[in-house]
Formats: sequence, C-alpha cells, structure tokens
Amino acid sequence: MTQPIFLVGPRGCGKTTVGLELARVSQSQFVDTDHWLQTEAGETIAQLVEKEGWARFRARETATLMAVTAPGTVIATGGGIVLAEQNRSFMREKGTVIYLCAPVSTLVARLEASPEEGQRPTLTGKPVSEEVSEILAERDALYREAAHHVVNASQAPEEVVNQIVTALRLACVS
Ligand SMILES: Nc1ncnc2c1ncn2[C@@H]1O[C@H](COP(=O)(O)OP(=O)(O)OP(=O)(O)O)[C@@H](O)[C@H]1O
Ligand SMILES: O=C(O)C1=C[C@@H](O)[C@@H](O)[C@H](O)C1
Ligand SMILES: [Mg+2]
Repeated sequence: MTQPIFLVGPRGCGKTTVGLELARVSQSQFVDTDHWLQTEAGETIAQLVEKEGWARFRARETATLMAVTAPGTVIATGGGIVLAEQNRSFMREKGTVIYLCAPVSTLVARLEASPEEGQRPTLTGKPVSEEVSEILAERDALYREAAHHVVNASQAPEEVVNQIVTALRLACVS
C-alpha cells in the first residue's frame, strides 16, 4: 500500500477500531485525526469546542488532515471530516477513501456502550438515538460523495478489514 487510506463515516462506525486492524494487517502506519488533534492541543475535543466553538474545531481538523496525510498510512478521520468540501476533495485526490457504512441502530448501540464524551461532545443537544439519526441523514450523501468504496461496517472488525482489502485489490487489478 503506497497511497494513504482514509476511513470516513459517522461516530461509532469503527474508523478507529478498523483502522488499527487494517494498519496491522497491511503493515502500514496508523493515524487518527481526533487523537492527533487532541494530543497536539493538549485538550479534549469537548474542551476545545467548549472554549473555541465548532467552527474553530473544524479548522483544526482540516489542518490536522493535511498534516497527517502521508504515503503508506491508514488515516481514521473524525466523523465530521466530510463536512468541508476542501477535505472531501483533498482525500479523494491524495488517496483512497473508504466509507464505513452502518445503520443507525448499530451506531447507537456502540456509542451508548462506549460514549467517550471527551472526544464526542453532543452535536445537537438531543438524545444519542435522535442525534445519530439526524446526523446520518445529513451526512450520508457526503460520505458517499467522498468515498471510492463503501463497506458494510456492521460486521466484526476483521470482516470489515477483509472487505477493504478485497476492494483495494480489485481496484488494483481493474
Ligand atoms: N465492527 C465492529 N464491531 C463491533 N464493535 C465495534 C466495531 N467497530 C467499532 N466497534 C466498537 O464501537 C465503538 C466505537 O468505535 P470507534 O471508536 O472505532 O468508532 P469511530 O468511527 O472511530 O468513532 P468517532 O467518529 O467518534 O471517532 C468502540 O467501542 C468499538 O469497540
Ligand atoms: O461527527 C462529528 O462531527 C465528530 C466526530 C468525532 O470523531 C470528532 O471528530 C468530533 O467529536 C466531531
Ligand atoms: Mg475514531
């Protein structure tokens, strides 16, 4: 793998979990934009948003995406990375973009089991099930627009990785 691989999708679709496993099996580097950004800032996303607001966070996120993009790297992005057209076209041009697609019920179950509130402050102020449904309705088309491949992220992480590896191999030979 030489081109970077960008994993996109909503909160809880498994970008971080699957990205780590994909990097392991493909012997690639792994970077998570949320983790990188929080480490650089020395604060959680919840703290940054509280202090600076979402617009400043989105600017930090774009700068992070540009900074971490490198050959041979699996990049787990934040759930809202596709909101900026600049980010969507950057990812499509620089590498291969994979949308980890899962139904609302799966996303809600995962987020309720592992809320990670520091990294996932509320986006709407609504209960998780309502928020996930609303946000996915707004963003599904953007994830699809950004993606070269869409995979079923409801399966176990190893299976999701297999789907990605197969999609990348097929793209190589076609
Ligand atoms: N394929 C999977 N099968 C079962 N559980 C999963 C799967 N993928 C992720 N999970 C679980 O769901 C939770 C959220 O996963 P993860 O943090 O990887 O999502 P994410 O897409 O990176 O979210 P965010 O956009 O907030 O960074 C974790 O507890 C993780 O263990
Ligand atoms: O879906 C979103 O907009 C977000 C998802 C997380 O990965 C973080 O990037 C942040 O909490 C915003
Ligand atoms: Mg993540």
